[in-house]
Amino acid sequence: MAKTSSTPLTVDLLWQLQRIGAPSLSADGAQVVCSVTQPSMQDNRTASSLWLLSTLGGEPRQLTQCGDKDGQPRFSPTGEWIAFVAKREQNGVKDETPQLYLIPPDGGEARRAGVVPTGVDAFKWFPDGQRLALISWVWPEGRGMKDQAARLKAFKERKETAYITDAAVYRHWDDNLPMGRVPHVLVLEVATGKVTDVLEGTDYELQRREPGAADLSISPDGQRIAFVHDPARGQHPAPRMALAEIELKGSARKAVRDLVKHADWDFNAPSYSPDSLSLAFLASHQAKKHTMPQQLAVLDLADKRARWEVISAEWDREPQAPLLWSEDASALLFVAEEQGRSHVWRFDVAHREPSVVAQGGTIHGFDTAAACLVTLTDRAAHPGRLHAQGVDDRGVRLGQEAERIETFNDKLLANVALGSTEEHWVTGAKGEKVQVWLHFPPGFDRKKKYPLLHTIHGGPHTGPGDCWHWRWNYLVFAAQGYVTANVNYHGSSGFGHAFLDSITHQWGALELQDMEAATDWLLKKPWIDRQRVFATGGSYGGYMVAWMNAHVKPGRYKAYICHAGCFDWVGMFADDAYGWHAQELGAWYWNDMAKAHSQSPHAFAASMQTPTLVIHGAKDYRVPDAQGLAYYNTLKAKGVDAKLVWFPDENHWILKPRNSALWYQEFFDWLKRHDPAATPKRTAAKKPASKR
Ligand SMILES: CSCC[C@H](NC=O)C(=O)N[C@@H](CC(C)C)C(=O)N[C@@H](Cc1ccccc1)C(=O)O
Repeated sequence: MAKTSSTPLTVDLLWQLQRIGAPSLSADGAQVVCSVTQPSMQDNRTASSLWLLSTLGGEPRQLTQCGDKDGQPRFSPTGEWIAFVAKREQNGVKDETPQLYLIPPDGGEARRAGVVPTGVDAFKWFPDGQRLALISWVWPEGRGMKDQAARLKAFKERKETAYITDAAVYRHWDDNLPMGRVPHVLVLEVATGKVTDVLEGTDYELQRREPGAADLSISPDGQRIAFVHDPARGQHPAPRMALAEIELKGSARKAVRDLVKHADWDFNAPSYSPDSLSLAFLASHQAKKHTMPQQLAVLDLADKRARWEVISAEWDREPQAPLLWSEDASALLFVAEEQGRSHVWRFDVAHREPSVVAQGGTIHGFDTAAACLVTLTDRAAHPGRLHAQGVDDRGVRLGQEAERIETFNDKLLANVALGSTEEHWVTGAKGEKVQVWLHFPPGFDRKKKYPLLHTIHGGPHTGPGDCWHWRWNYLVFAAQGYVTANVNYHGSSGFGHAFLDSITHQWGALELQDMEAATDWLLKKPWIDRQRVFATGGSYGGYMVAWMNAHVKPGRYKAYICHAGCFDWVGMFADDAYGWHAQELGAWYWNDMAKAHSQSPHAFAASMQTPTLVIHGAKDYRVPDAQGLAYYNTLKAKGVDAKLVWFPDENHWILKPRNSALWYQEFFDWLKRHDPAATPKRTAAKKPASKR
């Protein structure tokens, strides 16, 4: 008899699932290490530990106990160690900042690799496995680690709390960047724990927005480190990055020099080829258009004139960092989006030809070594899973099927009745095809009627499709009985540059036509209840629902939910990405206020009548919470039914387990409250005394 799946996918269950981090392969390709995060609704926290998995069929082994956040594990090239970043306690000393730890893969205790007073953000192994290059935010005038430690102590003990800066880049996401400090490259020796700042005394600094491991590459001979640096040193709001190289003598700096720097271009993700002949990187021609995709580029290291060239100009897709070379240096491997999915691609350098090596769903991480490729892939139907497959030294996929190498969430999901997912296309703005992903409730019956729920993605330049979302889980929404639609409107990524760029300087217009085309198409389906249509969205998706509230005839959508939405493009100038607005909107607001207002929902507030739930986090520096509060206040002042859910301790995303559960609860309650089929007809919200 067939097994019956009866448990629905609930928020509670979603928060029991384990979240797998990016994999790192051992040099022999036999083992994978990754972090696994276990949330606890009870303790209202998440904890991560490291797991070792075999690509040859052995049992998984937990390597560290659930620390606070054991993350970014990487095998050393010699296989002796796994390095990771954590805040732990060792010999009675508790880390105040994240430090580098080393653990032998075959068991034993983790040990602190050395002391980096200002903490470790990210790192890379040197090929000899004897040193690590790491990123830390240091005082640029500091000299040596002792001095850095003293400065940190003095800073922590100061009685004043003001954040003072004269930089243009000083905030990112939910962080005030470390005051007075800049990101540098440091070298740590495994044998001695000695740490050297190899940019000390220079005015080079790494890029300031979350500098990470993909910003560094170490040459095969271990004598050079290429890195992404900001020539404007934090003084430009939309800087164009350059690449530079540190020449080393042992662990000390010999020299630093610019590698690729061009006023018109933005560069990142350097990667030395295994034969040391070239440096691959990503290049975006910003002077041509700020939306220009990152393209693959190669610098000929033997060429004294530092000649570089773009090699993927003919390919209308955008490679993402990191770039990994195939063993024979014939190709680059990377992830790129493709129409609502993302794959690992191989780009043949000589033939300039892309091909898919590992197919998504959505691939969130991969690694390759010794004829093995390991991927972390999710789909709408399941969270991240790890697979291993064979590749040859050119990075070409070998015939056999990719093999799953873990089963972390299988037991929990075994009896869950998941809904189903379908990819569709409708004719949207400009008569062009627009992708719509539909997620159906479990047991969906085409003879019945269902409410329609739009979940509008952010960006605008993202393009989610067949993916598992922890914060906006499509199948959790569908399990509540909604047909859930995710429209990859004009402006979305993964459909080519023209499509992504089509909304530039006219935000709102084409996206709305696409949303409406999708709604029109869905309303013709016999299984959609025309009276029960809702639209929700986060960030740019929140902007879209505010825009819809002003531009769509009231009554078509019964209610909106606006999470972290942009409401007013002038007020948005307080965000951490303000240098980007003029490029997208077409003008600085002080030069053309009408242009800014023509794309700003607040300028059309007079037309807003549809009930709206407004959600915002106070630590959101990407879309400051004043945006949500202004939208909520506007609706209240107009007498439009509105509710505010404001989190004092969350950022652009709601990440704490209990807050997330509350977020989903408020979300569903709001939809039910405005669902004609779920509640008796509500009387309209009372208007304020004066007509506004
Ligand atoms: C040069 S700053 C890049 C802005 C970024 N756009 C990506 O396409 C972004 O943060 N967009 C916001 C809205 C914007 C402030 C108007 C947004 O919609 N964020 C989305 C998408 C996203 C996802 C992951 C990382 C960054 C953005 C969101 O947070 O869900």
